[in-house]
Amino acid sequence: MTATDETTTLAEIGSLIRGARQSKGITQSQLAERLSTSQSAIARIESGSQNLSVELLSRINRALEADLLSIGTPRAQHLRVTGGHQLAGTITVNSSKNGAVALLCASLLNRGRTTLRGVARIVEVDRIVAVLRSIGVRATWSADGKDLEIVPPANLDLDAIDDDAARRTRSIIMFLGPLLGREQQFQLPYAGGCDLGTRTVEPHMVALRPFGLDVVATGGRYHATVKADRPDELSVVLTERGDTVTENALMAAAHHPGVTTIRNASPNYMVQDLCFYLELLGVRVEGIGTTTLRVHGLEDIAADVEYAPAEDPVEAMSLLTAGIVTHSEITVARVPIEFMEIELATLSEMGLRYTLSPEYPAANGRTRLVDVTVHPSDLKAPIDKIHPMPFPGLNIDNLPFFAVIAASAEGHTLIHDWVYDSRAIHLTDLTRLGADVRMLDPHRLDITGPTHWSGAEISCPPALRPAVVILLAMLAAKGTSVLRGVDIIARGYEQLQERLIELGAQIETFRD
Ligand SMILES: CC(=O)N[C@H]1[C@@H](OP(=O)(O)OP(=O)(O)OC[C@H]2O[C@@H](n3ccc(=O)[nH]c3=O)[C@H](O)[C@@H]2O)O[C@H](CO)[C@@H](O)[C@@H]1O
Ligand SMILES: C=C(OP(=O)(O)O)C(=O)O
Repeated sequence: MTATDETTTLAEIGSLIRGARQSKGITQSQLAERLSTSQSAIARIESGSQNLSVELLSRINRALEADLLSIGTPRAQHLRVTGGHQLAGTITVNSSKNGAVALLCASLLNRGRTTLRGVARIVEVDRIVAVLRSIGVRATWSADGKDLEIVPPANLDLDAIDDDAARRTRSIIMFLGPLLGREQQFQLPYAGGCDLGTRTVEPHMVALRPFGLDVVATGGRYHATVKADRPDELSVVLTERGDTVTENALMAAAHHPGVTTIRNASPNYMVQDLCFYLELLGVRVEGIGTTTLRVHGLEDIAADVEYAPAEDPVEAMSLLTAGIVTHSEITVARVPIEFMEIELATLSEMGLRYTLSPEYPAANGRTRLVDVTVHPSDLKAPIDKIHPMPFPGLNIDNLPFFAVIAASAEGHTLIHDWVYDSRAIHLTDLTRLGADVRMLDPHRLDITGPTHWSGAEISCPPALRPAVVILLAMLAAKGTSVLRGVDIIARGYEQLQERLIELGAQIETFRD
C-alpha cells in the first residue's frame, strides 16, 4: 500500500467511525470516555490522521455496538426455526421502507433542516443515508436511534458519491428528480436492488424530460444534463403508473417554479407520504390520493420541518400472514387501512375471520390506522385468481404473501404476478416445506392446499418478500427448519425475527 492509499483508507475508516458515532447520537467526548482515551484522539481517528490497531478497532466496534469492519469474509446469518406453534399477542407495524427512501431523496430539495420521526432502521435506509453522507449531506440519528435529521450542504459533492451503497439500491434513481433542480450536469451510478427480473428506468426518463432532463446511460452510470429554459406550466404524462416514477416527477415539480400537472400518477402510500412532506415544505399539491396531481413548485425551498413517515402496509401484510398461517390469534397494531382494504376483502372471501379497532390517525395526522386482530380460521381458495394492480389495487409487494396463505387454504389458487419477471419463481421454494406449488409460466403459480407443512433447510431467496414468505412458512411447518443467508430481510424489516419471537415464535439466529 502506498502512503497515499494508506491515508485514504484511514480517512475512510475515520468517516465510518464518525458516521456510526453520530448515528448513535454520542459526542466525541462520550466515545472517548468509553474507550478511556481523549476527545482529541477521537477527533484524530475520525479525520484519518491516526494509525489504528486491530485491537483498537474492535474496541471501537464494541463501544459503538457496531460492526464497522470485519476481517475476512463476512459471515452470513442464518435462522433456525422450530415451527408448528401458535403465536399470541400484539405486534406493531413500523414506518415504511418505501416512504423512508422517498423522503430521504426528497430531503435534497430542502436547504433547511428535515427531521424524519420514527424512521425504520433498515439496511435500505442505511444505504441511502450512506449515499447522502458521501455527497456532503449531514444526516444524524437521534440518541434513541429513531429520528433522522438531514441538512444538505450548499453544494453537493457528487464526485464523492458512495458508488457501492448506491448500486445496491434501486431507490438511487430517485436522486434524479431532486438533483435536476440543483445541478445542470451530474452522474449517478446505475440503480440495483433485489433479484426480481428486469425493471425498466425508461418511464423515469420520459417523466423527467419535460423538466429538461436528458440522460445517457453508459459505462455503469447515468450521465444527466439539464436544460435551464422550460415553460412555467408543465404537463407530465406517466407511461406507467409506477410509484418511484411518480415520486421523481413530484420532486422535480416541487422545484419547478410554476404549475406541473402529473397524469397517470400513482396514489400509493409512499407517494402520499412524499406529498404530505412536500406540503410541509410549502409546495402545494392538489389531488393527493388520486391519479392526477397538480404541483405548485417553488424556486427555493428552505424550511425546518418535521415529518413522521406513515406505517408500512407491506409489513402489516407480512405480520398478518404470520398469524394466518400459524392459525393464531394475534393483533397487528397500526395498520394503514386505506392500503390494506383489498387484501382484507380477499382474505375475507377466503374465510379469514378478523376484527378491526376503530380508526385513529397516524403521527403524520393524515394516514388512517386500525388495529387488526386475526382469529384462527379454516381458509378456502378464492374463486378468482389473485393478481396485483397499481394502487388502488392489491399491492404488488403483498402478492407473495398470498402464496403461503393459498398453500394453507383448501383448494386451488391461481396467483398471477404480471409485474415482476422473476419474483414468483422464488415462491416455488415453498414446495421444499411440503406445499404443492406449480409454476405454470414465469408469472403464474397454481397452488393447492391445505399443506401439511414440514421443516426443511432452504437457502434464502435473493428477494426481500419471498425471503419473508419462506420464513413465515417455516413458522407454520412442524419440526425444525433452517433458513440460510437471511441478511436480505434486514433490507426492509427492522428486527423482524426478534419481533416474531416476542409473539412466541421459536427462532434462533446463528452464523457459520
Ligand atoms: C422504493 C419503492 O417504492 N419501491 C416500490 C416501487 O418500485 P418502483 O416504483 O421502482 O417500481 P417499478 O417502476 O420498477 O415497477 C415495478 C414493475 O411494474 C411494472 N409496471 C409498473 C406500473 C405500471 O403501471 N405498469 C407496469 O408495468 C414496471 O415496468 C416494473 O417492471 O413500486 C413497486 C411496484 O409497486 C414496488 O414493488 C416497490 O417496492
Ligand atoms: C421490490 C421491493 O422494493 P424495491 O423497489 O426497494 O426493490 C419490495 O419492497 O418488495
